Amino acid sequence: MAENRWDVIVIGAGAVGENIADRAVQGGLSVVLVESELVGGECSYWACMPSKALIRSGLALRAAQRVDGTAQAVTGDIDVAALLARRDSFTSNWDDAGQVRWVEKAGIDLRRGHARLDGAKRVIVTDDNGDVTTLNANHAVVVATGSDPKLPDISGLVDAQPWTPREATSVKEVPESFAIIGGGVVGVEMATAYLDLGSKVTLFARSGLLNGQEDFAGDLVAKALRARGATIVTASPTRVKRTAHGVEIETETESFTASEILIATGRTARTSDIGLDTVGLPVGDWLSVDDTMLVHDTDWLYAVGDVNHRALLTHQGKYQARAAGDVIVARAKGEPVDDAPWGSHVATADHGAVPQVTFTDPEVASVGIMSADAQKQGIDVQIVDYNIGWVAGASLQADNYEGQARLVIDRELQVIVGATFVGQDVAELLHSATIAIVGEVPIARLWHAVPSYPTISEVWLRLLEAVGRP
Ligand SMILES: Cc1cc2nc3c(=O)[nH]c(=O)nc-3n(C[C@H](O)[C@H](O)[C@H](O)COP(=O)(O)OP(=O)(O)OC[C@H]3O[C@@H](n4cnc5c(N)ncnc54)[C@H](O)[C@@H]3O)c2cc1C
Ligand SMILES: NC(=O)c1ccc[n+]([C@@H]2O[C@H](COP(=O)([O-])OP(=O)(O)OC[C@H]3O[C@@H](n4cnc5c(N)ncnc54)[C@H](O)[C@@H]3O)[C@@H](O)[C@H]2O)c1
Repeated sequence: MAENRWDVIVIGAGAVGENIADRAVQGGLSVVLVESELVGGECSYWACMPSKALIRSGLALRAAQRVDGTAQAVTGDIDVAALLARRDSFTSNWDDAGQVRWVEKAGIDLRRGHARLDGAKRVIVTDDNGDVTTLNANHAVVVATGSDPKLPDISGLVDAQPWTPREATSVKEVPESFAIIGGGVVGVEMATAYLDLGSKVTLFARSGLLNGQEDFAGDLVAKALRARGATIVTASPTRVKRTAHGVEIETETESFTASEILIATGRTARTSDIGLDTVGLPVGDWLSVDDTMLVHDTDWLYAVGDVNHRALLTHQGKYQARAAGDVIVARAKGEPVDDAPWGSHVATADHGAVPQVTFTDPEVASVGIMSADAQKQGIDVQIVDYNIGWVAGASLQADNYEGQARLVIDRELQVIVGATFVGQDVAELLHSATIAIVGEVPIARLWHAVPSYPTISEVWLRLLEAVGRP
């Protein structure tokens, strides 16, 4: 059995599992990483990378069309075949050989197969041939198994064989018409992409778009999607039926048809078949963890990334992975653990400083606490808005630039707790706000952070002017 013992076993080789394994190896521990599908996980093959590749061509085209001079030069439509080929290159044609090479080079052992816990610090792996191997961990087992799409309870939906984000991001034959259930991040990003691919898009968003963001974000994205021809229905389907021609979709008051239908109604924990019952934990739930990613009431089981439901984003999962990988090393070696807020072994930013870019047109870039949530949390906030279109740099970036920015400021502490930018090319602006929030930079000091002229970043100066100089 000696060869089946490692210091750490990581279940799931998505972006998160890969990063934990890497940190633990760099800290001098032996690590085995177990993967049942493709090394690289959802983000590489069916989520972030292919979805952003599907969206990028349209953003670039419209950016050119919004500048007099290039608008006259760029007169053709998107080349869908070339766009899909570019998307394929980002997924390496769904081949993980490159990522496997990285894992090997990083000194991580890799096992293919489906892993299940089998009591404390033990994991059994069943490979595609049905062969079973037992793995033992000296110090820790990490669950980094991610999440699955959540199917809403709609009559006929399962039988109608809806697409999940996997089919939508790996599309080869573009449907003539495309219905999407869910007005969250996946829904609006896929609506943006499928309009570019040439589909007629109908989006079912029962409570508007991008709930949880500032209201103006969903409003501006809805306005842009409608202007490009999308139909947005503020109701949920009550019945879906597959027919010879596609799908029929009914709400309480209307009927629609589409060639295909996508479910984009959130995620569920991928924990229903990983042996949680063998360690006394409920099956199928998100795994609840402390700030070092240790599962409550255990001293050896960690849960990192989507599966702990702290922030379902690749960058935030990788941030958790850096903290968890390092704390596993520290605990294994009996070294001090730095688990005070903002210490190197905790993911403090998960609580109030999570950045997210929604890659629509306009982009939505937000970080921290939104104004409605701040008020619910009892923080006395000042809310400051500015029209990004009035910034010189923005008007140079695109003719008739439309966009909006908001800062949420803690009046008592005089620091920013939330920021949202909506508009073309605002994604790269977001990190400035993340730094201001994480660094708790006082408003008075921010006046000394001078944005270059003429850039969109000058919106910072305009927002500070609206706050007033202390
Ligand atoms: C359409 C879409 C677009 C997205 N775009 C973005 C984006 O632009 N930016 C962003 O930050 N986030 C984005 N996300 C979210 C992002 O994809 C996830 O947050 C991220 O993939 C989570 O990483 P993870 O490693 O926790 O899980 P995963 O990437 O799901 O990896 C888990 C891995 O574990 C494996 N596994 C599961 N169970 C077992 C088992 N029992 N045994 C062995 N292996 C197992 C799986 O096969 C998988 O490879 C998007 C999500 C979707 C659906
Ligand atoms: N750019 C990015 O960072 C990015 C892109 C895509 C996905 N993601 C992540 O992936 C996760 C999943 O995204 P998602 O869009 O599936 O989930 P989500 O939680 O963002 O949105 C789901 C939406 O579906 C709606 N909904 C639920 N049931 C419904 C029903 N029966 N009828 C109509 N609407 C219904 C909800 O009200 C909600 O608005 C998110 O947490 C997101 O952070 C991130």
